[in-house]
Amino acid sequence: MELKVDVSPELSGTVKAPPSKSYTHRAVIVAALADGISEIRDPLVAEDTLSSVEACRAFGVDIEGNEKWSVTGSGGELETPDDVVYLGNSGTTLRIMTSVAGLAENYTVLTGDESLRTRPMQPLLDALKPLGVEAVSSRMNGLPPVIIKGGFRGGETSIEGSLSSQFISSILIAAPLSEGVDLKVEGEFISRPYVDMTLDVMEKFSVPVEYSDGVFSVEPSRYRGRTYTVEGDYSSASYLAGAVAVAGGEVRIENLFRDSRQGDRIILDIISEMGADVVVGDNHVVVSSTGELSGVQADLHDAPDLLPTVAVLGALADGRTEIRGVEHARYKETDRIRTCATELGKLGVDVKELRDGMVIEGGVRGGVVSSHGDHRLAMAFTLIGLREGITIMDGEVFSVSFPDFPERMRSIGCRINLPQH
Ligand SMILES: O=C(O)C1=C[C@@H](OP(=O)(O)O)[C@@H](O)[C@H](O)C1
Ligand SMILES: C=C(OP(=O)(O)O)C(=O)O
Repeated sequence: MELKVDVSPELSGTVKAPPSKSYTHRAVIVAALADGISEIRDPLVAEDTLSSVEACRAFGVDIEGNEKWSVTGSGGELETPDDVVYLGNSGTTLRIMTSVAGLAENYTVLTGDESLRTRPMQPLLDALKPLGVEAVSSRMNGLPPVIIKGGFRGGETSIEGSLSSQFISSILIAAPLSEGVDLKVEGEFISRPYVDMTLDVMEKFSVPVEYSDGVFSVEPSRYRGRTYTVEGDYSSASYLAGAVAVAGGEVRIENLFRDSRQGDRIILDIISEMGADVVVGDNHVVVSSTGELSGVQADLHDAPDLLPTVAVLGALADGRTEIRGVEHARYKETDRIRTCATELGKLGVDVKELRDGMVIEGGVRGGVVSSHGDHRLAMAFTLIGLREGITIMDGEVFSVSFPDFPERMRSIGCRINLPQH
């Protein structure tokens, strides 16, 4: 299905940010490892998070409900899945469940869609070995499918921090159910806010994590089940806030918390620097704009998922936008530096690819682009449509992380087509 967006008038109204994908993953997986029953309130119900639900069920965990999830914790007693576990498009599920699989007996096979089977895994597989987990890439190329043999006893290990923070989150989440782990992060530590979110959820489920001199330390401990409410998603909100910045008007976005640990909350600083007005409340923001934006310099090393949004905003701004520090955006659903540059080029944008980012001269026309099957490209490129009109082929992939994206965009005045159910 294609997404079509026509030139839209100034936006207005109130819209709720969907629940955080990253927090939903963490809450349901930690609850699955906990003692007792947990209730996950306002979880994100999307393809990626349902991959985490199904993965936990594959290990014998009972999870019930739709709008809220009741999770009967395993206490770490996990069954060996009776089949290969398919994780769809979810890199977060793949990484975190690789260490969780080490807590089960026997062998687990994790796989996913064509995109997921390009996501690098070898640093995590190597880091698990000293902890007692034998894990291999089935094609011996460092990519999924991966095969994990239980035996996560714990100990000391180290991991390269420059490729993905999910490797760190993965080992930390499983660590309390072992004899304890000391995990040293080597080199540049990118996407660090996601590890902060991991520690946040672990602590909310009663497991403390110490950090000192680049080493995370987790003692043997038990997660305790609880009621947990998922906060709003700043990555998804970047499309809502960006739409106002581009089309002009004023919109109140609810369910965004001032004290959030999400790294993608910097989208508010970026659009403000570009010329929008942002007023931050305790649990909402109000974005207003004339629609006139100026180029900006953005270091996205801690917020890689903002690359498509900021790249598109740069194309719609006056002057130059320079995005740096985000080479790891090349290892997502697509090589987002390459795919964003390619599609912006199709719309006449002067864009220069860099190893770790891109330089964009403002100026863009409407036209037809491809999402490359990447949900964040599909959603980010709709912002061009608000000003110039656009057709996004394979646009339905927004359902990976934001199933009612068209409806929420339409509710504030975006002239976006609704999927034909
Ligand atoms: O841990 C998480 O929830 C995520 C971590 C980030 O990946 P990297 O740590 O690989 O940058 C981000 O791109 C992804 O959307 C979600
Ligand atoms: C890369 C992303 O998620 P994941 O790593 O879970 O596939 C994303 O949501 O942009």
